[in-house]
Amino acid sequence: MVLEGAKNSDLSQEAANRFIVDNCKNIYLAGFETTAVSATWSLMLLAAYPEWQDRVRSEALEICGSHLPDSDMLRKMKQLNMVIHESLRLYSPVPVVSREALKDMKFGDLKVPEGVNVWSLVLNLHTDPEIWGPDAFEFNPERFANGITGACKLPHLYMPFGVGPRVCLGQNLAMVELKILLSQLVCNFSFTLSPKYVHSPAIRLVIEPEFGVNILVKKLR
Ligand code: HEM
Repeated sequence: MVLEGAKNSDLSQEAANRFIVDNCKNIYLAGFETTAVSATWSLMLLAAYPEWQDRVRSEALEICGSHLPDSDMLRKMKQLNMVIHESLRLYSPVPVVSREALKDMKFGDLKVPEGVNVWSLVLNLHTDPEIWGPDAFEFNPERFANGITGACKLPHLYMPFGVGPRVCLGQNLAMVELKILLSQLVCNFSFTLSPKYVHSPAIRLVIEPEFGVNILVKKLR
């Protein structure tokens, strides 16, 4: 599709090459790496918090039985939804959302000149005790029991998928992928953190575990 798009365009050879490379980067980073690293952090948290792993497993087994989940089943997985949201809050794969001012702007007393990039530090917004309460740095999926609005004072500041007209195009797909993967894993295996695991979130293009996540896996059925 990308190649066809480039071929059927009026772009110069150089611009067409850039178009192809940019799209490949976009698909790899936006569509793959973000979801993969979210799955990794969610698994780490489920392994570290066995009571939540049990809750998610019981829910998935009750809803799916021995079937693969369909869209109705995925919608009913509330505990898993809460765990994924809490994981995206604490380990938001994209640490910064930025916007460039295309003209001089004014927000209250704050002047933003044309050309300036404004960075929203997602991690800081997601862990500010004034917004999330005194347990802001703790893993507590229960805070999402009544959705995002029930979880914090200013719901628009929860932005793992960005915000506004350029919000993540793949957010629903990502949630579906994460729910299918995690529900199937917990139904079939149990997880504990290996003593070899070293907790070291590293801020790179996405927030990733610097030394990987070592997990001990036991087959359940
Ligand atoms: C957990 C997984 C994901 C996370 C955390 C994530 C996060 C983000 C963030 C923060 C942005 C920037 C939004 C903004 O600037 O306001 C974004 C944009 C984007 N994402 Fe995702 N994303 C995920 C999965 C996906 C998937 C699976 C796809 C496609 C299959 C995708 C496609 C895109 C695209 C195309 C954009 C650019 C949208 C635009 O500029 O109009 N993302 N994503």
